Amino acid sequence: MPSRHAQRIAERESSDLLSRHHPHLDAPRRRVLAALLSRTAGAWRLLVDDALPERAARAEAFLAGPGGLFAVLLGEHPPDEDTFETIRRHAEERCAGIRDHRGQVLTGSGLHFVFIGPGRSGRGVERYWTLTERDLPRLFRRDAAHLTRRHVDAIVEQAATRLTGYRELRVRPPERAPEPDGLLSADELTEDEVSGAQLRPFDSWLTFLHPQQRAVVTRHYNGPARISGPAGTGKTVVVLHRLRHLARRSTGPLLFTTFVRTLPAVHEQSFRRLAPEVGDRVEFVNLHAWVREFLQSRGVRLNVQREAITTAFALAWRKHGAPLAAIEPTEDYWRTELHRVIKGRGITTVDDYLRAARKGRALRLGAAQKELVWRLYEAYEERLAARAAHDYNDMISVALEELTTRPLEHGYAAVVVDEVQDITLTGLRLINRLAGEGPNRLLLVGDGQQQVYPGGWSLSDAGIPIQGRGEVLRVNYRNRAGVLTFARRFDATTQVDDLDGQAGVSLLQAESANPGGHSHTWTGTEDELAGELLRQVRELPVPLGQTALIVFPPAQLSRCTRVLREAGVPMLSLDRYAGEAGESLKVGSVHRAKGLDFQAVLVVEFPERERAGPAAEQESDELRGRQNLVAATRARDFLWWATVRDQVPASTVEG
Ligand SMILES: Nc1ncnc2c1ncn2[C@@H]1O[C@H](COP(=O)(O)OP(=O)(O)OP(=O)(O)O)[C@@H](O)[C@H]1O
Repeated sequence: MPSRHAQRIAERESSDLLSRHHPHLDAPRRRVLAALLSRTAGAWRLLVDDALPERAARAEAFLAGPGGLFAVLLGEHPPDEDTFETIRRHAEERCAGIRDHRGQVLTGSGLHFVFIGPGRSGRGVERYWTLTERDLPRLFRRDAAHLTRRHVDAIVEQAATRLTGYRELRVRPPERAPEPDGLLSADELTEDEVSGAQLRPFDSWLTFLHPQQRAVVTRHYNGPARISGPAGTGKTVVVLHRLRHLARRSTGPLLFTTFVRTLPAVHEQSFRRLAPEVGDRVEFVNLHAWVREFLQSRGVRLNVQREAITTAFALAWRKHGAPLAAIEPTEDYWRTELHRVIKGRGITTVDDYLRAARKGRALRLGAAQKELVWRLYEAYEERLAARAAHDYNDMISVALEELTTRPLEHGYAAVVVDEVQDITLTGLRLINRLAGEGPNRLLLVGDGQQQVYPGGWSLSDAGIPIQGRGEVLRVNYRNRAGVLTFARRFDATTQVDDLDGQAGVSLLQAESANPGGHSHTWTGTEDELAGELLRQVRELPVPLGQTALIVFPPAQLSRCTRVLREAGVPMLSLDRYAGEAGESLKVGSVHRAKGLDFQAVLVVEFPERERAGPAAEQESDELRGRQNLVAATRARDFLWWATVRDQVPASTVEG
């Protein structure tokens, strides 16, 4: 183990080695290179430009280690934009395509650029990192470690043959002697991380992607493009890489948005890990939050209150609900018709409604029945207007109008939409308008199989032509085989929609990349659940902070959290989760868990008590199947699925 003394020896050796290889190198660059070189006594490796001290429009060195691959630029001043472009092209072309032991490829967007100079740390031309000598330890941060020694060796061996004119310099590992105070040195901690990463190879996506994923990261699209594919196939991972790829080649802001309120914060954190230098260039915000801010900036004030919306519907239902209840007794079925079909599709006249196709709704409605629905809709709108209130659909349609009349002064270089399957048609139109026309400006990402809200559309309904720009990912990286096999039982879909009315790929057809994993089921009464849930939490095979509890239906969540709170289990609501593992169990509904993943997931299903008519029943069964699929595919290694029934308990183990 390297002691401080051994560390100093490594530094001295590094300095001597540099003097031998580059005797005329100026002192500032020598100091930085020596500091980097001393890390090669640990888990890092360094390739140095043989031509030094000559300056060329290419990186002075390439540094590879648990924290990734860095092209290192040195000097008094950061490179100007043109020089950086040349350096970037050289480095990306040489390094892109390096393979790891699993056949994954290193992407240009997985390569970090860092300028180390005397100035202040921060961003350069927002395309590379700028660090001072003092800040060098930031390159070696433990929480950035995601590559194993095997990955690092693969990188260096291949980079050495591709980077002609560079030579590997390395110092001896320092002698191993225990630290007197028992503390671990920075290098030891890094080694520690390496073994951690070996146990959990999931984060290697920060540097290595599947060849198919990599192709999508860099592909040039002449118009709007779409990525679809079953759960866990790395759609979001590809999007994050693509954002970095596009940010390096553009100026101005980029936008990542989604319908899910909690997802942007989590993905923002991943993006900052992937691309610290352009972290600020990309706005991560959910669609309604973006709209709220946009309307405010235009001086448009809308009064959106959940309570007013609920009351307006209740009053409208009281007046016009009876004839509809005779067709389908479930009030919620008609609420969905209003919000997702009529308002969600931006329908404002009865004639348009009579013509509307109503994709995704089980019940066929004739003209006379649609007239009844329209009366309900009009009454709802009147009640809202009487209170000068608006609903969430109004926010979107007012923003669309505003944007149509007066487009953004400084538009986005690119707009990416994740979990697009749950956005309403009007939301989609708004996003299309926001992105504007042009190559690589709009990317839509989703999976029809994971739709957790009712209703539907196809991209052509929103006037978004995808022809030839649709990508389908097929390799599932998230769920270990034992979990994936379990999740596939919810894949009842005979045909998956690729979001544009064509056949897509289902979870059953996905390839599994990770063996192992376990899933367990449990069935019992509510009385028995408390003890069993606690037992599962106490005997989890992974840390509590890496675990989520998902409860169906969401209204029953408090039944589980009460038991856990009384037992002193620390919990964090998924509403407030922003991607930090922490020490607490994450708890929430499937709507809050979608798009996320956890090492272990516990699911508790309570019986549905609401009575529904046959149409609502059919739709809610389908919807529930999709929600179950989403819940099960949140688990990487371990899944426990509990079904609460008034039955004698039974326990099985699968996977
Ligand atoms: N090339 C890769 N190498 C290693 N791990 C990967 C790779 N691609 C994805 N992963 C892992 O799979 C997980 C799932 O990826 P991601 O969230 O992008 O999938 P998704 O298709 O968006 O999933 P979902 O639709 O279920 O939300 C990531 O967190 C990552 O751990």
